[in-house]
Amino acid sequence: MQLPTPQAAVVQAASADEARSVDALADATDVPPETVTGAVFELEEAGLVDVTERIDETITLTDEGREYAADGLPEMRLYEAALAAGADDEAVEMGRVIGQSGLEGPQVNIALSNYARKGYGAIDGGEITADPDADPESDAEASALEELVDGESDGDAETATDALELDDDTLEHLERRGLLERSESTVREATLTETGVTELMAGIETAETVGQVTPDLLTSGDWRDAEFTEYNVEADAAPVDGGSVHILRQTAERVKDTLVGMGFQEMDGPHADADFWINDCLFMPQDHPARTHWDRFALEHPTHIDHLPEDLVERVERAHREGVGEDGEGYNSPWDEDFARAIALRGHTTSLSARYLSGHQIGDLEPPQRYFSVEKVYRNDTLDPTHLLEFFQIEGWVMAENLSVRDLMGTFEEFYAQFGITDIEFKPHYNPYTEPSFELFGTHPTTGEMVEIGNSGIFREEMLEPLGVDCDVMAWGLALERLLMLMYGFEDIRDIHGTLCDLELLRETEVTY
Ligand SMILES: N[C@@H](Cc1ccccc1)C(=O)O
Repeated sequence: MQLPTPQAAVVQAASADEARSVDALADATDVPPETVTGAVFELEEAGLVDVTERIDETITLTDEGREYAADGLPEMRLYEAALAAGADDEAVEMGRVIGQSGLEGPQVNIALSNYARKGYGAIDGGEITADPDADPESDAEASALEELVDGESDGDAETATDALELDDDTLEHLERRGLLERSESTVREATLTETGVTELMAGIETAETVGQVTPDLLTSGDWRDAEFTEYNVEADAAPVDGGSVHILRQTAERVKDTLVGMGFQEMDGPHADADFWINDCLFMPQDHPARTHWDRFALEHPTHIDHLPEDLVERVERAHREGVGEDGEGYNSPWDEDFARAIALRGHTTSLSARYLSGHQIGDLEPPQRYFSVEKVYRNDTLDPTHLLEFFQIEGWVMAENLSVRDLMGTFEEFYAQFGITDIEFKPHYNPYTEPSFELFGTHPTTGEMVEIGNSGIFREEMLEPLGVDCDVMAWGLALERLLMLMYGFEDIRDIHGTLCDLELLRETEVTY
């Protein structure tokens, strides 16, 4: 019998007494597993082998899981420290027990959140008690980790679930804690049929089949006599992760489209700018805490901007010193042009709004006008699940006669509704440049917590008059990353940015319009 090369190799490697898996056959024949799968199906069709399928679950420990298997689960370490401190006798101050446990950073929270759940004791009002009857020896999660590590030291980084006697509940807890990963795969096994054995005895010859049409085949005309390999669309193949646009970038584009659809035009301007545009034009006093080196990233080269419009500098200075209007009051604090000329990375894109409103960027603007930008801003914040050193701000403003807070709120409701967010809440706030001012909040879809998503208000006279604007301007700065959190439900901004990002989330999140 004649068979294509891979099929011939598989028949020869298969056995009539023992089912052999695709992987085993691939090892034995040196043919890639996906080709073996194809060959196995074709042989099944020809009646030479029987194929069985089963789903295998495998478990892999994560680095964190391996660490706890070695050092003990954080809650057990907390329990031991609590016992040592006498917490089985009377409640002990928690800080002391944590200090003695040697737990650090996120492990402290992990320990606290599992301690009571597992009955090691109670935590109340900053004090901890330990249940003297709790038995760390019988901690199912700890024994499961140990068993998994033992499985690994037998030489395999993965452990087939059925090789272990672990209950599903425990595995689920460990999975939820990110200490192990479970994955399923289909295992196909082939056994030679009687026909297979007969054909094998009679002798198998290999028939050359052509897997790919080449220019040579076409020009020579050999394609006419060639036997082509059949496609097998059911064969397992290695997953291919194609490149794709980052969900943050995709959402930025979507926000821009949405705002353009609402009649806005896009602003553009420098990332590193004079403090004059970032702060002074916004009636931010020069001694405002946000203007110290604690909060801003100053530029070393060049340190100062060359050109500021003289007449505008004069008007802004006057507003800072004396205020605006008859009852106006300024800050009565020093105002220094050199300080205003210093360059920093912008902490908000309201610097662009100042440039555009002043007429300096694209000339004087007559109402009505609507402008926006979706651009990076930079702040010297402490990194945490909702803060990074840089993020995208959705800046926007509307210039018109007689604007009110209703216009502002209505605009947000219209904007966020296009992203499926319909429960925006407003909280009174303070900005030196807006009056009234409002912070915006949305509800996180999985934790249910309120998340701050933006800041807004109506620009005050002290800002607008020096810029030469004599009608109303309502404005806002919204965080693109926070919008993303509400849309996709991730809880840590670092899942989508930077070295800790969650590749799976980035690959699999579908952005829909
Ligand atoms: N600049 C503000 C946002 C804002 C812009 C315009 C008006 C009001 C608020 C911020 O970064 O938080």
